[in-house]
Amino acid sequence: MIGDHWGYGKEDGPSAWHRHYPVAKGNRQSPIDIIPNEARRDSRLGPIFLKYDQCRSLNIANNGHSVVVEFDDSDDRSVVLGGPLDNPYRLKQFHFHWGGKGCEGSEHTVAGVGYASELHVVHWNAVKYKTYNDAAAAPDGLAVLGIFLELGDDHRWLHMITDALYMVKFKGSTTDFKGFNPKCLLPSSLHYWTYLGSLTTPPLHESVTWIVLKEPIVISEKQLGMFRMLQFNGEEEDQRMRMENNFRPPQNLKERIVRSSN
Ligand SMILES: NS(=O)(=O)c1ccc(C(=O)N2CCc3cc(O)c(O)cc3[C@@H]2c2ccccc2)cc1
Ligand SMILES: [Zn+2]
Repeated sequence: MIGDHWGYGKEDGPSAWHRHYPVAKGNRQSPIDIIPNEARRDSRLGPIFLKYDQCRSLNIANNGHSVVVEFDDSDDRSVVLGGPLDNPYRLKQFHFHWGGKGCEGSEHTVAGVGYASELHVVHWNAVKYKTYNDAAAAPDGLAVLGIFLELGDDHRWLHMITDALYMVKFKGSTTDFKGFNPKCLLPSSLHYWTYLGSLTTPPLHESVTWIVLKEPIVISEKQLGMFRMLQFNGEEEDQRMRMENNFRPPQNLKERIVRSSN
């Protein structure tokens, strides 16, 4: 948003967000720590389907919080459906959260353990809401697919994104990014945990049905290191701040349960 006054530093980071965004202390905040053997297996939970074959990526941008790839969401050409969702949700964007060198950087954790990074694929309920912004503020407005990234070998397709990062080094920069299909970033299994939560950045709207995949994808330390050449600051700002540790820590589960696909 224009003039965002929040970040991930000591003064403006997650522990301070509640001052401008009181919902930060709400009853369905994200991320959370997922405890697998406390998740409820639910036979009513079917598989999710990702219909991305007709997706049209538009651009890649640095919004001062993460690097975001946006998609043409003017029709239902690419949607997620099934699982906990009552209707199709339209693909809008994907972005990442990551740590500093050798540190964890995912937002969700699994039995207290974090991953190096986490990919969020954001979809919105265009059946019920007219615009993304309306959906992003509604309790059943968004469906975000969370995919863990763990360190290992090079990811064979991630170079298509890391090769473009030098073009969006500074906050507010954006560049064309056509022909990218996020299907190439999915793990082999679509087994998932699901729960009702929120945006993990301000405005922290409690509008997200989270679908977190159990199987991580693998990227190399070299590839992850390229995300860290991005900067939180704009080109004209003299204070240079490397973009890293842009993750919110796990929040209180409160009265929620996490369900597990079969
Ligand atoms: N991590 S996450 O929960 O998957 C998530 C999802 C959506 C959004 C999102 O689309 N936002 C919130 C932050 C933001 C920051 C900007 O600079 C911006 O231009 C847009 C957004 C949007 C947004 C802003 C206001 C209302 C709804 C969404 C952010 C994070
Ligand atoms: Zn995110």
